Amino acid sequence: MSQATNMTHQQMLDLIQQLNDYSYAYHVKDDPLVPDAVYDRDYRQLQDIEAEHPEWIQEDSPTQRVGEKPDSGFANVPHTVPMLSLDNAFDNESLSDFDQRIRKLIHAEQVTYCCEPKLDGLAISLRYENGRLIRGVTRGDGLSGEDITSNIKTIYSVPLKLRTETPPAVLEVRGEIYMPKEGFEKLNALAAEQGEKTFVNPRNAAAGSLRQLDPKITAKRPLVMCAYSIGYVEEWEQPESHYEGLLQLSEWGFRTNDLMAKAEGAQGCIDYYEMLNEKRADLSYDIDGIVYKVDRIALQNQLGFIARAPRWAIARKFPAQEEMTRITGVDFQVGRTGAITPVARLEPVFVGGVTVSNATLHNKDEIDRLGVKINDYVIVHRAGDVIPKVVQVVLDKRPEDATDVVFPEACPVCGSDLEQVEGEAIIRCTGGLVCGAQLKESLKHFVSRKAMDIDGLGDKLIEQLVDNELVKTPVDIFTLHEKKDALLAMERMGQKSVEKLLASIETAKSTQFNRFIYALGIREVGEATARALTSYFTELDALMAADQEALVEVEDVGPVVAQHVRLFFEQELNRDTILGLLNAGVLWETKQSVSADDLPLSGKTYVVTGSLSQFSRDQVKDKLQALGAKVSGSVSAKTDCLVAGEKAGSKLAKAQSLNVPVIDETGVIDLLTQYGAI
Ligand SMILES: NC(=O)c1ccc[n+]([C@@H]2O[C@H](COP(=O)([O-])OP(=O)(O)OC[C@H]3O[C@@H](n4cnc5c(N)ncnc54)[C@H](O)[C@@H]3O)[C@@H](O)[C@H]2O)c1
Ligand SMILES: [Zn+2]
Repeated sequence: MSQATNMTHQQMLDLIQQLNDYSYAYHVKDDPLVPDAVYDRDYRQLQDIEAEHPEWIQEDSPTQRVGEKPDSGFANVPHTVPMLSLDNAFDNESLSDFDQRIRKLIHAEQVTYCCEPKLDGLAISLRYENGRLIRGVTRGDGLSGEDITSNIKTIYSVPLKLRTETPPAVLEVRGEIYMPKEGFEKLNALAAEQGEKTFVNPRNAAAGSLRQLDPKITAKRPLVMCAYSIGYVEEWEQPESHYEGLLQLSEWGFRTNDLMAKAEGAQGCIDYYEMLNEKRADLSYDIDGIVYKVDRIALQNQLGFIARAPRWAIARKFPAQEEMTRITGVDFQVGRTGAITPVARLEPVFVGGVTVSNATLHNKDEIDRLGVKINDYVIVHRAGDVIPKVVQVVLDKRPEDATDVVFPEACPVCGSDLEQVEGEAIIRCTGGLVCGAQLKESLKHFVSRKAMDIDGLGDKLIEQLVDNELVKTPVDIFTLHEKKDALLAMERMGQKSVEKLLASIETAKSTQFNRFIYALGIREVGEATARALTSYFTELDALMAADQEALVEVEDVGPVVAQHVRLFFEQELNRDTILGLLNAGVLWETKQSVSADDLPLSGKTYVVTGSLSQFSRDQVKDKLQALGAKVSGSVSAKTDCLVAGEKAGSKLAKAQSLNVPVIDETGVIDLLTQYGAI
């Protein structure tokens, strides 16, 4: 592995210092400074220079030991058999080298290996005497570790007693304690919610949880223990192969990994790697590689150990899912619904198998929580096909020219004001009607059946019109008749379909006030709220001028919806567009402003369900409302009457159970006729 490193002695000493600092933060503080990939690279560099200059090897070099001595409040316990580290292979070539080395040493043509996923947690040794768990110890520095028995006992997959009548006198089981991905996400979500520090990855979360001085906290953490070898046994005949040893552990009640398998030679190992690499993203737990072990115990004993690792095993690492890089800037993207997402621009970095140059920062709260600044070094995480995200700032490496991330005050696409609802993390553009980023979505809504109801103007056509720049705002729809040639030039648009489209646009100009308000796509203003607003403010001017106080007077309009409405009408561009629509000929009949209390159905709440044959449900709702009724979407004890058409389902059942009067289509037509609404 060695290559010319051109490193001076002093540079090597600095590298050792650096690695020891990383190692201390990782092993003792459970709070790594840099991603493993960075540590591993520096570590290999040190190995290279030590190979070049064996006379320079220091006693405190990380290559000379396993981990760090713990510094916490747990008692220190020596291991009966040292808990070693593993040599690493980062490609097929070094794996083949490993296999060749083994074959040469034991003079064999082919070797059988036991392949196991390398679980990304932390190593533990469990001691059983006469079948009972008496102690659980962390790996520590390999020679001794921390006694964390009371914490271990809170983990359900750790047997407190072996499932056998004839246990070995003494058994030391080695395994990994890890946190499955789902539990990790939940734990982090909770921590973020409470404004606490989150864990960078499941490994850290597991380490932090396990070394809690209060076992009650450990008990609340979703930890799993998986056994991967027999470390030491007394008065028991060892099985002949490692694989059989795992089966024995499983029989005694330990969890073992169900993906472990035997493989023949280097090729078998490589095939297993390909198989597991495919599965990696879908596993419910993190793995950072594969451990290959010579399967026959007799051969293991013959091969023995070197420095800090067994000669008969090797860890083949997967490409790192976490890497360190620098943030060069932050872009603010506007989504289809107006949500503003900060995206970090990165110095390109190879992570999770691809080169990444952007990573999401989610929202403003996340920026604050991470405390990230431009020019900072950050840890980027990418697993499977998931969008890369920034998970941590490497504060230790913060440069002097780091500058704060400034969230924009206006939408970067359309310039409208931004809005953040209290209690929500998302910040949104309020220019729904005019914002280029939201244009396609808002147009689709604008023309939909319950809004402006423009027949023949489907989603596909909207996309085409926007892509061809024929429509840039909703107003442009009503001037399409001036662009007939351009329409005809579009794909799948013949003379006939263009004529038809223009006709239905013309028809749609005559609309209703509530449909118009609904069509504007104001946040959280659905059909029912649009109706409520327009029957309260019967004039557009009045609605546009209404302040918060006036708006909350409207039935079912709370402070949040009122804020959305007010902010929407405050935007100059939105106001211009509304004016443009009116100038283009959009109109509706203004209803006589009568005091709502004077109408025949005032104070009554109706629900309409099922299918009607003579009128659409919307038409019936309109007419009921015109008579002063409130139309609600769901049946409750407060409902005065349910209009049930054919095939009415759960609403009918509910009305019957609550003794709410029910009328059918004929009944509602009679009612509407009686009050002159038909
Ligand atoms: N980010 C940092 O700053 C930093 C600092 C120090 C160390 N590290 C990381 O720590 C690791 C170094 O630790 P190491 O030297 O113990 O090597 P290792 O973690 O790569 O391999 C040994 C460990 O593998 C685990 N393991 C999982 N499944 C296993 C199985 N089936 N059989 C046997 N062991 C299994 C055990 O916990 C064992 O102790 C590296 O991944 C390194 O990147 C990171
Ligand atoms: Zn915008």
